[in-house]
Amino acid sequence: MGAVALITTAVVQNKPLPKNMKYGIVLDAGSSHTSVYIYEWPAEKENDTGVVQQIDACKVDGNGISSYAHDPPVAGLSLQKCMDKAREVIPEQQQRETPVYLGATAGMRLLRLNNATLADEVLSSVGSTLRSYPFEFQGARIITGQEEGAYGWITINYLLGNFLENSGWLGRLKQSATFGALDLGGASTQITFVSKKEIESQENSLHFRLYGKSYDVYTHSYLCYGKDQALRRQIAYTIPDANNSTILDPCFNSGYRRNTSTKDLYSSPCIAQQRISTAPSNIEIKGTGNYQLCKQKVEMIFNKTQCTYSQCSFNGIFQPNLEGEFGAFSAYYFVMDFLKLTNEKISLERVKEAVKTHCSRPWEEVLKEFPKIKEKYLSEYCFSGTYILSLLENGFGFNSENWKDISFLGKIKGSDAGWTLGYMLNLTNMIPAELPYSPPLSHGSYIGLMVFFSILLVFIILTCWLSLRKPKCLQKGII
Ligand SMILES: Nc1nc2c(ncn2[C@@H]2O[C@H](COP(=O)(O)OP(=O)(O)OP(=O)(O)O)[C@@H](O)[C@H]2O)c(=O)[nH]1
Repeated sequence: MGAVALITTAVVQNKPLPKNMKYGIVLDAGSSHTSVYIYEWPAEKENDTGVVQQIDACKVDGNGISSYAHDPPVAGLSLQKCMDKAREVIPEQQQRETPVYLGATAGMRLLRLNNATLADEVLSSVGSTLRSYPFEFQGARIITGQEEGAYGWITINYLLGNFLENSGWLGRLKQSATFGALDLGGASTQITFVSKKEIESQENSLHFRLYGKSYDVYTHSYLCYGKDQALRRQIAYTIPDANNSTILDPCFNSGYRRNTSTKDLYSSPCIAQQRISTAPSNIEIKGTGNYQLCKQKVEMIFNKTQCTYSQCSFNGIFQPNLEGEFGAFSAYYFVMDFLKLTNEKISLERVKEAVKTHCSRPWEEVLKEFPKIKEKYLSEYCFSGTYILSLLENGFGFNSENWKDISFLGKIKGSDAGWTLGYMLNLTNMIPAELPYSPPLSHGSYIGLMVFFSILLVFIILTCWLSLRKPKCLQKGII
């Protein structure tokens, strides 16, 4: 049984897996993008200790599949370029044996909240496209936030080799050394880590048995706290102050301008409580580039006032004390990498200074220095850096002391950090609950030892026989 099947909401696979799988494809249909990842199995599939590797990846042009809600058939068509690439990468004779999975994340969770029929139509459109390829299509579904957190945690610890390190007899005795997982998407964010403390809320508690060792894991997925939805909320807070449809926004560099339609802004369920009927239909955002003011606005989205447990992160969500090291990936990495802040030796104070400095730079200057970076990404690094700091510090409780425990991870041993690998490992039963039986000695060593001991035995018998005969000879000599 796949270990993550212990999650009550995990997929129950109804199709048997192909027998000679050597490759696997997972599509991550996120809120901002869809990406296709191609994985290759180690040569010996039965040898579960081998590491499955990402051999290729492709980003689908445009936005996530949920953005095709107005025209669901196009959602499937949008995948063609990357699926054609997968057909080129995977040898023809292996294609029929290659499973394809599509997991949709927070963008589709939001669409399902708004219009479940449209969400089904989008999934069925991607399903018919994926079925038209020679691979073994295993299904398209919206994964839960809990699964997204759990699979991200499994991916990074699998790639870092932590499960195997913990599985030996010494590893089983000591406290489990795993990395917690921090995943920042466009529409949701996940925090997942092993906790020694009791997990007071059932919905945040997961139990895994992997390679013979048990893990009690805390996880929570915050819908609407991905960086794109957080930015929308931050902008929506300012609309009541709009003057002649213009808002001054400290989270964009000074000199930056952007037009936004309020209909589009308000179309997200994340803004439900912030809608005002008197909002102008279009607004112009003018950046003022001020980190402190941006931080104040961003912090408005974290409600720290109510908590019915012994302790909470924000919005009344239970969170035990942070424990151990953490790997932060997806947008955490994109943003911190751009700001050159991924080095673990950089203190929290220096990170704040760097974000502050970036926010205060005029947009013209930023644009001139990075002409090749997509304007959407470039214009949002001030907001994103500020949001990441607020989420980690104000939201999850990181501080100057444990900041050094966070590693910002892009790829680990050539594979992207994210939920997709963990998802595939689970569905293909690549991580066993118990350690696969391996004889203490290989066949060759066993034969070698047997020969050695046989020779030793013959030698001992011969020596004894000779020493027993000796006195007689000597006796004869004396006589
Ligand atoms: N700077 C930068 N940002 C990126 C890049 N790719 C994606 N992003 C942004 O990073 C955020 C997270 O993107 P993804 O990792 O694709 O997350 P997602 O699949 O949209 O996330 P959810 O659906 O919320 O789970 C989004 O705001 C994207 O716009 C990139 O190459 N560079």
